Amino acid sequence: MATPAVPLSGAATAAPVLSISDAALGYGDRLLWAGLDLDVVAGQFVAVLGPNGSGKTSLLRAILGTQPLTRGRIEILGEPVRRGHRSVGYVPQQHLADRGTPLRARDFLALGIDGSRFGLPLPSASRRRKVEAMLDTVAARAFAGTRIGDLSGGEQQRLRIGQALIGDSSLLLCDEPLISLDLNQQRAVSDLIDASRRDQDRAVVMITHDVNPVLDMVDTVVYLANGQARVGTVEDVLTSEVLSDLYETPVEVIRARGRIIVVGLPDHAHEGHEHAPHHEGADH
Ligand SMILES: Nc1ncnc2c1ncn2[C@@H]1O[C@H](COP(=O)(O)OP(=O)(O)OP(=O)(O)O)[C@@H](O)[C@H]1O
Repeated sequence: MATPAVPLSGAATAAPVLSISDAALGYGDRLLWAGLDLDVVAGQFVAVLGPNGSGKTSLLRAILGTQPLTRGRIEILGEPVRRGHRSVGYVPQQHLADRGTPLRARDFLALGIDGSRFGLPLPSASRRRKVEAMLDTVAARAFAGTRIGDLSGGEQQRLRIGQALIGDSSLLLCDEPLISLDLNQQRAVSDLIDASRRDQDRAVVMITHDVNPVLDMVDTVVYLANGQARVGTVEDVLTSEVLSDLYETPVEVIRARGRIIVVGLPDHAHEGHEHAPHHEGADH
C-alpha cells in the first residue's frame, strides 16, 4: 500500500538530486515549453502531466542528457547533465519486445546492474543475489527463464521497472510506466516505484497519462501545456483556475471519491487526468 505524500522533512535544505533552472525547450522555431524551474530532493515524487505533444518526453530526454535545452540548465547531484549518468535510472515508454528476442527475463534484469553496462561486472555471487532479490520484488520468479519476447505487456513492464531499480540510481525517470496495464498491474507497478522511493530514498519523475493511480504518492506536479509550465502540489496546480489559465479556456476540476476529474478540456488536450465522469478509469 502506498503511503500518502507527506512534506519531506528538511526538503528545503537538502541538496537537490535534480535541479532545473529557467529552462525552455523547443525544436527549431517551435517552443514546447519555457519558464521551468524545479528542484527535486531524495524521496520526492514528481508527476509530469500535459496533453499529447506538450513536451513531456522531451523533458525526460533533457534530464537524460540526450536532448539539449533551448535555454536554462539542468543539474544532477550538482553536476551538469550528461548521457549515461550512473545516478539516473530510466524506464522508457513501453514498447513490446519482439517475439524472437532471445534474452531471458533473469538476464534482462542483470543488464541494469551498475557496472555490467560498463564492462565491469560485480562479483558473480553478488550479482546473482541482486538479480534473485529483484525477481521477487517485481514478482517475476515464475517467468525468470522465459524469453522476454514471449511475456505479456504487463510482465515485460515489471521487468523494465526491475531493470531500472536494480542499479544504484538516485533518480528514477519513468515515461508512462502504467500505460496499457490493467488496474491490478497499475497498482503493482506504482507500488514498486513508490517502495523504491521510500526504501532507497530515490527521487522519482514520472510522466503519467492519468494522475489518479499515483495521486496518493505525488508530492509535486509539473504541468506542461500551451508553451508553459506550472509546478506545485496537486492542490496548487490541478485547480479550475490554473488549468483554465493554462488552456485559455474554462476548464473545471472536480474531486469525486478521491479522484480528480477534469471537464471542458480542449479536444486535443485529453491527457494528464481523467477528463469526464463517463470515462472514469479509462486510459486516454
Ligand atoms: N527530435 C525532434 N525534432 C523535432 N520535433 C520533435 C522531436 N522530438 C519530438 N518532437 C515533437 O515535439 C513535440 C513534443 O514531443 P514529446 O514526445 O516531448 O511530447 P509528449 O508530451 O511526450 O507527447 P505524448 O504525450 O504524445 O507522448 C511533438 O510534437 C513531437 O513531434
